[in-house]
Formats: sequence, structure tokens, C-alpha cells
Amino acid sequence: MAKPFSFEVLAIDGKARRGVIDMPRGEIRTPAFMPVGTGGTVKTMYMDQVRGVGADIILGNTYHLMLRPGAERVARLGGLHEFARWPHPILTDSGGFQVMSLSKLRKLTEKGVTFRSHIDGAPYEMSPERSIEIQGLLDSDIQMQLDECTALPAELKEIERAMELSLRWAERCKTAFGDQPGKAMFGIVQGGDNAALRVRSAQALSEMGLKGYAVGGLAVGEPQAVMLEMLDITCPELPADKPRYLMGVGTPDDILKSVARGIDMFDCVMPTRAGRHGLAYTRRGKVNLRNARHADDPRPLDEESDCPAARDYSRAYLHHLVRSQEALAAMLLTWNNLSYYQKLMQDIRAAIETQTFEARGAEITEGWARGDI
Ligand SMILES: O=c1[nH]cnc2c(CCNCC3CCCCC3)c3[nH]c(NCc4cccs4)nc3cc12
Repeated sequence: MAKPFSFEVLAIDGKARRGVIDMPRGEIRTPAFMPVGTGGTVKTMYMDQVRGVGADIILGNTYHLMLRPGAERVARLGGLHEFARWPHPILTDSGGFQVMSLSKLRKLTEKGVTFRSHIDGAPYEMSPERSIEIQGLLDSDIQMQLDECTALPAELKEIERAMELSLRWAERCKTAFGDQPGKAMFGIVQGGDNAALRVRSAQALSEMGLKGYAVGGLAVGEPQAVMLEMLDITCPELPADKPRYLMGVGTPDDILKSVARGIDMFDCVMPTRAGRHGLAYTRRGKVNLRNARHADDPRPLDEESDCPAARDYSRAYLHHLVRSQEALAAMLLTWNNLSYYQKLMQDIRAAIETQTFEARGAEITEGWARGDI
């Protein structure tokens, strides 16, 4: 029998948890940052580099993969791990969020979402059952329920409708997922910026006895204070012995403040997308390498970093690559940014282990918030 899915909290500092998720394809050290692997690739990175910067798990993008090359084709070729040569855990999203943000002519009903591909306009239907089926075809280790994320601000009745629909879809996804010991299906808490709806959603999902819980419907335009307040309300309503995944978050400061409220897992397109746009994250702040002031700067991004992209190349060279739109620019800056994010998570995990997280927290990210240096 495949080793079952397990989560263990190893240390606590305030509400911050240092834990580990154990799965057949490997361990996930938490708090964890999950690099986004859109079409089965973390853009501009080799998978052994992704592993090399310290990632234990990556995200697979259900919406993109179902459209191209197709979930059945990936299954015929041995599943996403084989296809993309990433043997470690993969978390796939349901596809729903991207249907709503990328596809055309989409229609949402009780049954699911119908839409047309943004690639070739072909018609598709995504029900809770089909989403779980697709994630199964991709051989995903952690599968997300299909949900409806409400953009904020929104009318209370609209937030309630989407939250209740997402609960019914969670039940259908749980049924469709069935019992797969070495895999997990996570529910997603909705409820917008309304405390009562958040509590209702978290309690109803907790009663379903799922293996993990995501907090959705946040980082969708609301102020950080509102996001954090919703975490203060939601996390205590979720089982303490199950992982909590805050979807789409975020900046180093968001991550720090969310870990302090009990979040264990994060995903965000920022480090990879910023890298492709010439923006480098460093311990001493962000560096926009498009800026001409770097043209003669012989210094590396961070001479103390253990990432070659941060240590071995001058800012002048990186500026040149960015201005020349060389492919190597995106490659080196993505490498640097993912390395920075994984180092941030490593520092956070160490601080919780040594009970210095609450004290040292701000220090861990003091540099990042500084503007362009
Ligand atoms: O309630 C939600 N349900 C489902 N997904 C959500 C996501 C997408 C998380 N990343 C998926 C990845 C899957 C693999 C490919 C890349 C995405 C969110 N992202 C954000 N904020 C960041 C945002 C990004 C864009 C607009 S807001 N809030 C989110 C809320 C939800």
C-alpha cells in the first residue's frame, strides 16, 4: 500500500508552525513556498535547478495542461512527474480560477463551468468531477477542489452564493476523489471579507475531514490588513493537525505575516514573473535591472548568496542581458528570485524551530520591502 499522506507539526512559535508533510514522492518542509509550474515547467528553469534552490513541491497548472497537451495525453505519457521529469510532489490547482481569469465566454452553473479555450476557442466543460478526473490523469499528489473565488469588493449576497456553491462543490470533489491513500484533496475556504461566512465555510469544510485546507478568495485586490484579518478569523476554525495553504500569496511581507497567523503553504507567480521582467529580489531589497543606473555596476546581486545567479554575475551584465532581451536574463533572474524565496522560507522554518520567529520575523524580510536599490 502506498505510504499515506501525513502532516506533523514539529515546532510552534506563537501561531506559526514548522511542520512536514510526508507523501510517497517525498517530504514537504513547511512553511513551504511552491514555485508555479505553469504548462508543466517552471518557466526558464531546469527541474534540477528548481530542486537545487530548495523547492520540495511545485504547482501544476490544470487549466493550461488540459487545453494543451491535454490531460489524457499526459496520462498516456506516464503522468506529469514523468512528462516534466519532476519526481517530487506536485500540487495541481482545480483549473477553476484560471478559467475565470483567462478563458472566454465562460458560464458558471451549479453543474460547473463551461468555457471556450483562450488558445483556440474550443468549448470545454469543467465540473467538480471532471476537475478531479483531470488532476488524477496528471497523477497529481495534492489536488484542489473546484471552487468559485469572488473578486473583492463584492456584495455580501454574491460572496455567500459563491461560498455555498464552493461548499457543495467540495462535497462533490470529495466523492469524486474517493480514497487515495498516497494522495490528498484539499478543500478551499471562501467567504470573501465577511467573518461569519469565513467561519461557516471553514467549519463546514472541517466537518468533511479533508487532508488539507486552502484559504481562497484572498489576495484578490483587498488591502493586506483585510487579508490578515480573514486569516485571524479562518485559521482557528481549521483542524490544527492539517496543512493550511494560502492561495496566490505573496510578497515576502505577506508570507511572513501569514505564517505568523498559522499558514503552512504558499504559491505566487511573483518571483518567476518578476524574473522574466528584469526584477531581482535580494536580501537588501528589489533591484530593477532595466534601470540604466546598473550599466556600470560590477557588483553581483548578492555576494553572500549560494545561488550562482546572485553571486557570479555583475549587475552590469544582468542589465545588459535585460536590455538586450536575452533569454539568459529571464533564466538568471528567475533562478535568483526562486533562490531568494526558498532562502526566505528556510529562514522562517529555522526561526520557528529556534523560537525566534516572532522576535526575528521583521528582520527576515527587512530588506525586501526596500524599494529599488
Ligand atoms: O480562491 C481561490 N481559489 C483558487 N485559486 C486561487 C488563486 C490561484 C492560486 N494560484 C494557482 C496557480 C496555479 C498554477 C498556475 C499559476 C496560478 C488565487 N490567487 C490569488 N492571488 C494572486 C493572483 C494572481 C492573479 C490574480 S490574483 N488569490 C487566489 C484565490 C484563489
